[in-house]
Order: sequence, then C-alpha cells, then structure tokens
Amino acid sequence: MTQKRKIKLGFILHGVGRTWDDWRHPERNVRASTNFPLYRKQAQLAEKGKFDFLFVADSLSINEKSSPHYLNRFEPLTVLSALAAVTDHIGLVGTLSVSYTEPFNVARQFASLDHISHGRAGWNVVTSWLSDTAANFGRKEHPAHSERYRIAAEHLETVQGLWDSWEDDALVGDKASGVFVNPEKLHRLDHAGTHFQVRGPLNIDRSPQGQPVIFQAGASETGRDFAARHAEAVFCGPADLEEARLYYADLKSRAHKLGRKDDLPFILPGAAPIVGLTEEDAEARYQELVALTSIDTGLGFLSRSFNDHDFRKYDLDEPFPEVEHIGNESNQSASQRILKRVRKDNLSIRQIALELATPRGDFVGTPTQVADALQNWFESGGSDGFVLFEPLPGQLDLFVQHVVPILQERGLFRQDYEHETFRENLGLSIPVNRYAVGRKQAG
Ligand SMILES: Cc1cc2nc3c(=O)[nH]c(=O)nc-3n(C[C@H](O)[C@H](O)[C@H](O)COP(=O)(O)O)c2cc1C
Repeated sequence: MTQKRKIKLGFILHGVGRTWDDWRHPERNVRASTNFPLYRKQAQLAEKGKFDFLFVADSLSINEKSSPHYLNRFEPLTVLSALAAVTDHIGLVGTLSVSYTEPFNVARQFASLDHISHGRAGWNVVTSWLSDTAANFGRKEHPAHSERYRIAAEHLETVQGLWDSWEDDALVGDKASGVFVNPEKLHRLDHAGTHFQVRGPLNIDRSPQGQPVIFQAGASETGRDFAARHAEAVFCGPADLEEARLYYADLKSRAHKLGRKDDLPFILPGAAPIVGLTEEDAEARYQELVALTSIDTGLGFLSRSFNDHDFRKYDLDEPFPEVEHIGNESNQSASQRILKRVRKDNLSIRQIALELATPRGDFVGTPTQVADALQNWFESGGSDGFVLFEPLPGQLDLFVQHVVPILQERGLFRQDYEHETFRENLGLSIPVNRYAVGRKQAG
C-alpha cells in the first residue's frame, strides 16, 4: 500500500522577527535573537507539534540598514548544536554560505551536528547575496551571481565527498588487536578543482545520516538549475498560489529532466500564518501587525533585494528608479519579482514598499481556514509543505494547538515521528557510502 503524501513543516527561528518593525511588538523581547531560552521554548513547541525541522537562517554582513534580526543573531551551527541537546526528533537545518567557507570546515561542522543530534542535521546551501560580505573575509570582491553558483556546485560536491571519507564500518575499535580504524575503509578525497583543493579524509567518522539533508533556495535561472540538481528540499517565497504553482512545476520539471526520479526536491514556500480563534480575532491580529509596520520595513525589504541599495535618496513618490542591474547581481529573483510588480501598475517607491511590508497572503484566519489554505496549496501543485515564520508572538503556539490537529485529522500530517533520523522522517533513505557501492560493484 502506498503511503499518503504528507505535508512537510519547518519552523524558522527568527528571534525578534522577520521585518524591521516586528521587534517593537509589546510582547517581543528585544534580545530575542540571542535569547537561548526562547529558542529552546520554540524548538520544543515545534517538536511537540511534530514539525519536520527547525531552520536557522544566516547572513554574514550588516550595516545601518539591516533589520534587527540581521544585526544581532546566533551563528546557526552553534545554536543548532545547543538545540540538539534539548530536543529528540526534530530536524535541525542551518544556513552556511559556500562563498565564505571552506568545504572541510563545513563538512566537519555538519557531521558533528549530525552525530550530536543522532542524525538530524540539514544544510541550507546559500551563496550570499550582499556584496559587502567580501569586506569581512579579506576579499577584494564579492563573486558575481553566476560565479557564486559555480563555487556552490564545487563546494557542495566536495563537502559530500568528505562526508563519505569513512565507510560505515571503518571505525573498528578492536581493543584486543589494537586496530582502531581500518585504513582500507578510510578514504582521501583528493579533490583538486577550480576553487577548492582538499585532500581529506575528514577527521570525524560517518554520521548517522551519512549525508546530512541538503536544502537550498535557488530562484533565479541559475539558482533553480542548482536546486534541481543538488537539493533535497527547496525554500521559496512566492507571492501567491499561482506563483507557487509555476515555481513548483518548473523546478520539478528541471529535476525530472536531470533524471531525478524520486520527485525531489521537496518544495517548501515560506508562510507566515496568522491564526485567530474566530475570523474577527484573526483580522484583529493581522491589523495588529499592520499597525506595527512602518515604511522602514517596506524600504528594508526593497533594499535587501537590491544589495542594500539606498532608496531613501530618491523622492519616494516618484516613479521607480532604474536599478535592475543592481538587483540582477544581488537577489536576482526577488528583485525581478519586485520589478515585475512595479511595472505592472507603474508603482512608486512608496507604493511598492508598503505593499512589501504587509502582505496579507492566504494564511490569515481561523484554524480551519488556515488548514484549508495550507491543504489547498499542498494539493493543488503549489508545495510539498511549508517553512513557517511567526509574524506575531504566540502564533506558533496557536498553530500547534489548533491547526496541527486539523491537518492530522485530515491525514495530511504525521501523528508522530516515525523514524530516528531527519532524513528518514522526510521519507528519504540513508545514502550508501560511495566507496561501499564501488566495493559492492567490484565484488
Ligand atoms: C525561506 C527562505 C530562506 C532563505 N534563507 C537564506 C539564508 O539563511 N541566507 C541567505 O543568504 N539566503 C537565504 N535565502 C535566499 C536564497 O539563498 C537565495 O539567495 C534567494 O532565494 C535568491 O535566489 P538566487 O540565488 O537564485 O538569485 C532564503 C530564501 C528563502 C525563500
């Protein structure tokens, strides 16, 4: 009997919030982004709700225009390692940038997290889109958009190669004979590429998942090709269901053309549900968010997609300036989406900024309405699940208490964790070590 397809759910740990204004909510702790007890509470709540994973996003450069959560945040692998110790089942996904890390370190960090968490690690592979980042790493220049994706491919393949350094039974640990490791099952990678030279082997043995789960969020042409080839799950930020469906169909078809038969990658749009106990309650909570929002948030989102370009230097009520070239080298897809919207109705800077600041979306309503909307996206080719943001304090609690049970009753979401590892809970198998495959074929 084939298993019914289930919604995958992630929760993004976002401290003081996603926007430039969220931190001003009366119930937000202004130090939430570096408050471990709060992260622990949210992590345990998401696990109570049987979420597939927690996600910690990251960036590597700040300036006076950065949002509060960008300004002051935990390094992802550090906080995820701490969360591994206070949770048992939930996946732990963190962002690390390929443009400013060495594959050896990344492989080692995620293998460590996978061991610490007994098989719950996932890596969100990003290329970093803010050019100022170069200045924090002694680089003269930030790599161009297309170059970043070439680096990403080589980096990721190197990391995955290193994760296979140790075959499953390489660590013998035979006290009688004194054999700790079987050298035939410990492999050097000897990678000599364009961007990286790495000999290996990795100095940590094979982790429970063998290969931690690969997440990505490619949205440009190059980014989509990368995601279709390499990712097991993909984040995206569609403006509505129609855009989600187009993205979903496009990415699955790219993956299919590359010969992927497993229906991967899973596509997970970001969503920020606002749940109220009645329609009026939900609307009042949405208005609470609107009242909190200033033009700063709109201009912040706008700037962020254009390499932190300063839009305040223009008259906000004049037509939108010519900045396409800046967006294309930065967050290409998000900037293109904004330009498309601007051109459609000839919006001014102020108009597009305000629209970006408080999108209402499909997920504001009673628990049943929110569950209906999630189901609709899931069943009509818009998603395989969602990564949820908490737009107002207390929303995760409401979601877990009221929406999760509805999804469970409908058979759309798990009743309990089925397996030990994140990979298996997602319905993915543990990959066989490449050298063991080679040995089998040779034998
Ligand atoms: C839900 C979601 C989470 C993301 N998290 C991060 C992150 O933590 N760090 C980062 O640099 N980019 C993050 N991104 C942005 C992507 O990595 C990527 O740069 C963006 O989608 C643009 O795609 P492109 O590289 O194909 O132009 C995220 C995107 C989405 C939709």
